[in-house]
Amino acid sequence: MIIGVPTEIKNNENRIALTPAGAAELVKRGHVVYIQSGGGNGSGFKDEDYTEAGAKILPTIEDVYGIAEMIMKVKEPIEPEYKLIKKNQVLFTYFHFASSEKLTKAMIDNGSVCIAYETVELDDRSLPLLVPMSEVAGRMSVQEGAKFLEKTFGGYGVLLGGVPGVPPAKVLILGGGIVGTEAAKMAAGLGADVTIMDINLKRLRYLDDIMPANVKTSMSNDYNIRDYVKTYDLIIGAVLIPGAKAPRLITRDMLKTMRPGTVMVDVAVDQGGCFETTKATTHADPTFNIDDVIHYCVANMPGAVPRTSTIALTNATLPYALQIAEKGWKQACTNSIPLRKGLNVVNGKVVYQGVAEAFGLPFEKAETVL
Ligand SMILES: NC(=O)C1=CN([C@@H]2O[C@H](COP(=O)(O)OP(=O)(O)OC[C@H]3O[C@@H](n4cnc5c(N)ncnc54)[C@H](O)[C@@H]3O)[C@@H](O)[C@H]2O)C=CC1
Ligand SMILES: CC(=O)C(=O)O
Ligand SMILES: [Mg+2]
Repeated sequence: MIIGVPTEIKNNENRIALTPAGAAELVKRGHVVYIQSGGGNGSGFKDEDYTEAGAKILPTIEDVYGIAEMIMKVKEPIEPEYKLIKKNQVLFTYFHFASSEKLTKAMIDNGSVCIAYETVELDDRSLPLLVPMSEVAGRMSVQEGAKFLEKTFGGYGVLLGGVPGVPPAKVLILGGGIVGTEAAKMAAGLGADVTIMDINLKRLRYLDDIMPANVKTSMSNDYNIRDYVKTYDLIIGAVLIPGAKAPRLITRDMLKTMRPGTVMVDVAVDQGGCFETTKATTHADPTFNIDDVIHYCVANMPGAVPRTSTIALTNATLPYALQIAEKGWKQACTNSIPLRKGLNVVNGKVVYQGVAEAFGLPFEKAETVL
């Protein structure tokens, strides 16, 4: 198969979809890999690293989209890329369709085959291609939150761990999945007083077993959230209903009950966000302020640590890319249930229920397009 890897053009997105090691593996199996010149620079990979691995370099994004049967990307295509995508071209990347009707309609109109990293799902319901970036974003959410709690950034002016004689800051984490767990580990390691909320009692039991003593668990419901937000310094949104729009757990009226300088990091922003006041921001201008509550809502947090993230992402995506390259998307998705669950929009049809529901579009089972 001919695989194309363009340079990411989203704001401050320095990841690339494939490391030289990943390219080498695809080439070794007989595939042709084209990398857009300079695409790896942000992650510390030079064009020569790719050519030494057997990949070929193309000068422009148009060249890459023009030649590839499968495009491997990191972030969803953004508007300048829409016109470059061809009918039947396989796009293997994060899409987060439920948060963008415009993107969904554009991919319906162009007849491409959209396999979304974030909905590839194993039998145990885990999301193997979301996990590595959730690990990164979860860990980052605490370092970003800690920074914006500093007074010069508009925060309340508390140190997460406190010091002897001064109590630590309080960190509330909504959702105890991958992002929430990694955030809790980081915040707890810094000495904060941490609470994780989830609706899954079995998950809360597990977290209670493995977490250190400065992490408590609590049931997620409107009553508890309303009560807790009044006294917490850092609130991290980390919920997910796979493929669907995130539930709005913190409503606008709750902001007035918070302390001025409270920081809220909505990691779930890529699925529309779990705070009513969330609007996607970029690394160039990551925060905004409503009712003296600082909102950090960057939809591509791992893009800020591209070296770590690019390697972590390729580690997870490569086995699936190899299946698609070797068998073609139809056979690969016929053979593999996890990969079939990644199908979201195929040849003009929405084949993922959460996406169809988000925009009231007709839904067809993925099996009908295989
Ligand atoms: N902004 C960014 O750069 C990034 C964002 N993400 C996003 O972070 C979000 C979380 O991802 P993961 O941790 O991997 O998901 P996950 O599936 O591992 O965990 C989600 C958790 O949310 C819980 N949950 C669902 N509804 C809830 C509610 N009403 N209250 C409390 N908990 C609830 C679930 O029970 C589950 O434990 C996703 O939207 C994901 O796309 C992930 C990576 C990067
Ligand atoms: C998961 C995601 O949206 C990201 O890594 O940017
Ligand atoms: Mg207030």
